Amino acid sequence: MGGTFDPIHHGHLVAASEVQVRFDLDEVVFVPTGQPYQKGVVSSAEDRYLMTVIATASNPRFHVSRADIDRAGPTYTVDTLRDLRKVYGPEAKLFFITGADALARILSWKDALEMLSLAHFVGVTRPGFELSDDHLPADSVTLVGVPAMAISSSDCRSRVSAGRPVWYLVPDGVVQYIAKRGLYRTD
Ligand SMILES: Nc1ncnc2c1ncn2[C@@H]1O[C@H](COP(=O)(O)OP(=O)(O)OP(=O)(O)O)[C@@H](O)[C@H]1O
Ligand SMILES: O=C(O)c1ccc[n+]([C@@H]2O[C@H](COP(=O)([O-])O)[C@@H](O)[C@H]2O)c1
Repeated sequence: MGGTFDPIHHGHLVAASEVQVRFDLDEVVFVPTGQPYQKGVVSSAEDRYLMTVIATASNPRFHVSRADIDRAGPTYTVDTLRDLRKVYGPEAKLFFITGADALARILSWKDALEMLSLAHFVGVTRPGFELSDDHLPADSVTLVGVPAMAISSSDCRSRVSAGRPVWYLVPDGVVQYIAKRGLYRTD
C-alpha cells in the first residue's frame, strides 16, 4: 500500500487489514512516498516513515518499506513495483492497494498501463468517493468494500493545526509522535 501517510490514520490501517484478510496476503507492505509530486508540501520523509513504523508495529503481517524514500526524484508507482519485485523475487504475487480517490486518477500516473501490468491493483471504498474501474483495463483491478472510515490525513493535519484532538483517528503512538515533533502546528 503506497501513501504519503502525513500522517498515517485508521482509514489506511483498516483498508490494509481488510485486504490482507480478503486475499490471504502473507504481508502488507506500507510504502511511504519519497517525493509525492502530485501533492503540496508534506512533512519530512523520515517523520512520515517513522509514523508508519509506529502505526504498523503491532501487526505481524504489516511491514514498512523505504523503497520510495530512498529512491531519488519524484515517486512513481511504476518504480515502486519494480523495486518491490527485486526484493520479493519473480514468484511473488504483488498487489497494490489504493483508495477510491486515487484509483479514479490512476491513468494520470507515470506509465500507467505498464504499471497496471506489474501488480494486481485493489481499489477500496472510501467515504465521499465513487469506487469504479470502468476506466481501467479488464481484470487489472479488484474492487473491495472496507468499513467506512471518514478520515483523511489533511483533516488530521487541520485538526492538529487548530488545536483539536486526533485521538482515535490515528494510533495513539502517532498522536504522541505528532506532539513530540510538533508536526502540523502553525503557532
Ligand atoms: N479513509 C480512507 N479509506 C480508504 N482508503 C483511504 C483512506 N484514506 C486514504 N486512503 C487511501 O490510502 C492511500 C494513501 O492515502 P494518503 O496517504 O494520501 O492519505 P489521505 O488521507 O488521502 O491524505 P490527504 O488528505 O493528505 O490527501 C490512497 O490510496 C488513499 O486513497
Ligand atoms: O506513479 C505515479 O505517477 C503516481 C502519482 C500519484 C500517486 N501515486 C502513488 O499513489 C499512492 C498514494 O499517493 P498519495 O499522493 O495519494 O498519497 C502513493 O504510493 C503514490 O506514490 C503514484
